[in-house]
Amino acid sequence: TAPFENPRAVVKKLLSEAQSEGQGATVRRSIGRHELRNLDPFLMLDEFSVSKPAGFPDHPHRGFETVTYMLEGAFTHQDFSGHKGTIRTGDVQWMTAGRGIVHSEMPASDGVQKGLQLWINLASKDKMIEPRYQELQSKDISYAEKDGVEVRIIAGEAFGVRSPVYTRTPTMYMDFTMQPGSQLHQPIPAGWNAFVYIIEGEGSFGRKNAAPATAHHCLVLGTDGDGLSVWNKSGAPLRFALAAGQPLNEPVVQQGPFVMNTRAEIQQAMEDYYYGRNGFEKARQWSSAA
Ligand SMILES: Nc1ccc(F)c(C(=O)c2c[nH]c3ncc(Cl)cc23)c1F
Ligand SMILES: [Fe+3]
Repeated sequence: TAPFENPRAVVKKLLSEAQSEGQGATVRRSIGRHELRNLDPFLMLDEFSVSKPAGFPDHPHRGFETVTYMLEGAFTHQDFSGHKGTIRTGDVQWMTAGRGIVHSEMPASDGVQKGLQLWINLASKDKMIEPRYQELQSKDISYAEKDGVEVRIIAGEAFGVRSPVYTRTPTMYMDFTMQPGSQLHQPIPAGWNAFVYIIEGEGSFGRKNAAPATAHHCLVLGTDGDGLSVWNKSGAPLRFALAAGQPLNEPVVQQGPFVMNTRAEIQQAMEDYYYGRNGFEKARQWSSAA
C-alpha cells in the first residue's frame, strides 16, 4: 500500500535480555519484563534458544493462549491429554490453554532450537473454555510477497491474504522479511496495541529517517495512526515479527503460568492444579515421558 498519512510512532524501544526459565533454558524476554508489563492483550514475548537437555518440562497454563513459532530447529510438546506433536522451522503452535493445560515443551533435535513464544490474554468470558490447539506447518502458513517484502501471516491479514487461524482475542501476528531498499506500509486496526520484535538485520520504523533498530529489540508502537511503516535502508535483509491486538481492558492478575482477573481466581487456579480439579483432573496421573 502507499505510504500512510499518519504512520504509528515508536513510543518505546526495549532490548530483550536473557533470563533463565524452565529447566536450564535461557529466554530473551521483552514483553513481560517490569519495563514492559502491560501491552494489553499481550502478556509475554520470549525469544528462546535452547539446547538439549534444557527445556520446559511439565508445567501448567490457565487463562490465556501461547503461540510458539519455531525460527530454527524443532520442539516436541506433549500434554496431559496425550496430545503430542513436534513443531519444526517455520511451524506454529497456537495453544488456547483456557481452563487448563499441563504440558512439556522440549528440544526435539540436537543443536540450538530457536523460536518465539507469545502469550496472549483471554477475555474473562473465555478464560475457562476447553483447551484447544491450532497447529500450522510451515508449508500451510499464509504467505505473500510484494516489491521485495515477504510476509508469513500467522494471524490476521496482510497484502490481501488472510490466515485461517481463529483469534478469540482479535489479534494479528506476522513475520516480515524485507530486502534491502524495500519499504512496507502495513495497516493496523485503530485502537489495537502493537509491537515489533526484530529478529535479524536493521530497519527504520515509524519514520524514514528514524535511527535503525536492530535484532533482539522490541518496539512498542503508539496507538494512533494508520499502521506500521518500515524502511530497510541497510544492505542486508531485515526480518521482524509484527503483532497487534485489541485491548481487553480487564484487570490482570498473574501468578506465573496462571493469568486471571482476580486474586481469588488465581487462588482457585493454584488449588485446582494442586488437587487436579476443574480442568486439571488429568494432571493427577500424568507426567511427560522420561
Ligand atoms: N516453568 C515454567 C513456568 C512458566 C513458563 F511459561 C514456562 C515455559 O514453558 C516458557 C516460558 N517461556 C517459554 N518460551 C518458550 C517455550 Cl517453548 C516455553 C516457555 C515454564 F517452563
Ligand atoms: Fe508452556
